[in-house]
Amino acid sequence: MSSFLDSMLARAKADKQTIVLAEGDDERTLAAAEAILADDVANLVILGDEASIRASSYKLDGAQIIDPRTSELHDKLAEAFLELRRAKGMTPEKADETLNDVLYFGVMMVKLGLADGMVAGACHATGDVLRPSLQVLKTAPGVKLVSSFFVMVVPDCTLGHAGTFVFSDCGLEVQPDAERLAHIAVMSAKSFESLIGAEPRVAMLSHSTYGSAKNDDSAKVVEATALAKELAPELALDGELQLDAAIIPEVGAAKAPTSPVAGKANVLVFPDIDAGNIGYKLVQRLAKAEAYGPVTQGIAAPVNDLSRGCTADDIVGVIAITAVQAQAKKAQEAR
Ligand SMILES: CC(C)(COP(=O)(O)OP(=O)(O)OC[C@H]1O[C@@H](n2cnc3c(N)ncnc32)[C@H](O)[C@@H]1OP(=O)(O)O)[C@@H](O)C(=O)NCCC(=O)NCCS
Ligand SMILES: CC(=O)OP(=O)(O)O
Repeated sequence: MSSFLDSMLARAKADKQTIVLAEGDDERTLAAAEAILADDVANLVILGDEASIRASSYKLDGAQIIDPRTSELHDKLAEAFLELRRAKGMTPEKADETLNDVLYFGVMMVKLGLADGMVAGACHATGDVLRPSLQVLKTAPGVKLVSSFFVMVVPDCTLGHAGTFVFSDCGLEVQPDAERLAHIAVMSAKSFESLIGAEPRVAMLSHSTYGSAKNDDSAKVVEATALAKELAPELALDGELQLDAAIIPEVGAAKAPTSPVAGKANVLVFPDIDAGNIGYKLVQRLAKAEAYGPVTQGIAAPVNDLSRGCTADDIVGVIAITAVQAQAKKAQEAR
């Protein structure tokens, strides 16, 4: 187990949160639930067909198992959902039907304070997982844009933060313009600090370093870098940088000798979702990195996604991260 995962599990256990696992019909989710319950990491609500979940071979003692179609909570959640979405054309009939969906049911549990966060995505596509939370929970106070990141833990690696990186946005914002990319960078630095507990060093990635190529794509990253510096002048953030200049000290020194970040970046901001999604999967599959996410940043309460290619261990990690984000939200609200 990586020290990152160890740390997430220990932090989650220290103040147990209630997390909804919306995909109780998925084997890996049930295996992860068993591990979380055995280690006393979080309280769990598991959604799905109650009879088949109870008939599974996994030990799920202590978890609440709820079938949205038959739950006594169904009508209450549907009414609250109708009120939230009435102005968007929601009708009582559609709300009633929508709350049969495990993803909407789970998000509404979080909205009404019946749970602290939700994890899904092992068998649903990202858009389907995140749309309900964006519609219902909305952005956190003071936040303009929800985006997502992966925590990548690369084995036997001294780069980044001893092999640990935040990669963003690999999952949500499809073609961010310069302004959105700047927000993603600043939010990702905060996420790095809060989860990894070290100083973020943010690289705005491109196919160009300090003007080595000049075109619309590199210009977008140059503009995003300037905007991010305006938004958070205290941050160690720089761009535009190629990947090698961002993380390899000798290359950084050669290509961007004056950069405060080159050669030692630990937060990698990709210019769009193609680069980010392909990039994280390359590192996960070829370097055998642990990949936790897509974790969201900026939603009013934590709802996190998974890749459909995830393992039960990946789900354990994302559940622990969700619990840590829920703790942070409560701490923020108490201030
Ligand atoms: C997440 C995603 C589904 C949202 O977009 P969408 O389905 O087109 O939905 P809409 O644009 O109708 O937005 C739905 C709601 O979310 C809100 N929203 C969308 N993106 C948002 C963002 N980045 N931050 C905050 N709110 C957002 C909208 O304002 C809207 O709210 P409303 O319904 O109350 O008006 C879309 O960005 C997406 O598909 N992203 C890529 C996911 C993906 O395929 N990833 C690859 C694999 S990881
Ligand atoms: C994050 C991601 O790429 O998700 P999926 O593999 O489910 O498309």
